[in-house]
Amino acid sequence: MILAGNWKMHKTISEAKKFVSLLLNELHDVKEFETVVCPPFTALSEVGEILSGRNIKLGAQNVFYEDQGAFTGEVSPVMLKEIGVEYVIVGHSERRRIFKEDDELINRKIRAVLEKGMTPIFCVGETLEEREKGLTFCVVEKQVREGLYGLSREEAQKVVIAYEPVWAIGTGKVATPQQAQEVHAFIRRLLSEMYDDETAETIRILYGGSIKPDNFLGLIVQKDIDGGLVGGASLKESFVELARIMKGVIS
Ligand SMILES: O=C[C@H](O)COP(=O)(O)O
Repeated sequence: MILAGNWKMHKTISEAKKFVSLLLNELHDVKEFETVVCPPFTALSEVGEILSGRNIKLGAQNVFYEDQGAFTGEVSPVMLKEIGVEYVIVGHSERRRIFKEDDELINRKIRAVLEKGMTPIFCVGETLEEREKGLTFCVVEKQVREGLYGLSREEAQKVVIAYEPVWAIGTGKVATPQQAQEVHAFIRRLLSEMYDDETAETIRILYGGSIKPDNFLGLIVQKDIDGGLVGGASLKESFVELARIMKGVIS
């Protein structure tokens, strides 16, 4: 199980350092699952130093696929690896929508992250319009197939998938546990078809979208939900509450 916090474009370096110290203090006893925080790029290195050797892992929110070169404004997998990044969010719906990232680009990023021995948190999910047109499975299938295109079963097993219905992100409109479980089970079946049952069982599938302490339990007890990718509620002490809820479910 994984509990990952995506801080998005929040927290200055000093705010990030202060908050991560609080998290380490509150969550020093959490060993049953992986806890990850993904600060903005400016704070990554300093937060990484504080987390070094501790039980909270460092994640980045984005990456480019080349190691170096004339790519103004981009950050490479080598640069992330050097500062201790272990997880990289790839294909978040905000990047797909605002920065026009497509499935092919996302696939290249996933490969680059794996090549450097880091774990991609690969996001998929449908918009409200697509859900209302009955296209959820079709959209998610395309994203999964194209995102994982060309990956061997061994590589695919290292990927973490995050199902984030776009209509639930930052809206306060969480998917019901049944809605989320239905799509997670669909992804699991798809992975089994693309690879095999063992690979489908090994790949962890997180839910993301308006997770809060009062709706988290119902989601993570679902058979195919292996944790959460949390936005807003990861910026404050509610992240500690989410970790406690997850600990309670596992132990
Ligand atoms: O990456 C996190 C997701 O976009 C969820 O964000 P949220 O928890 O603020 O809805």
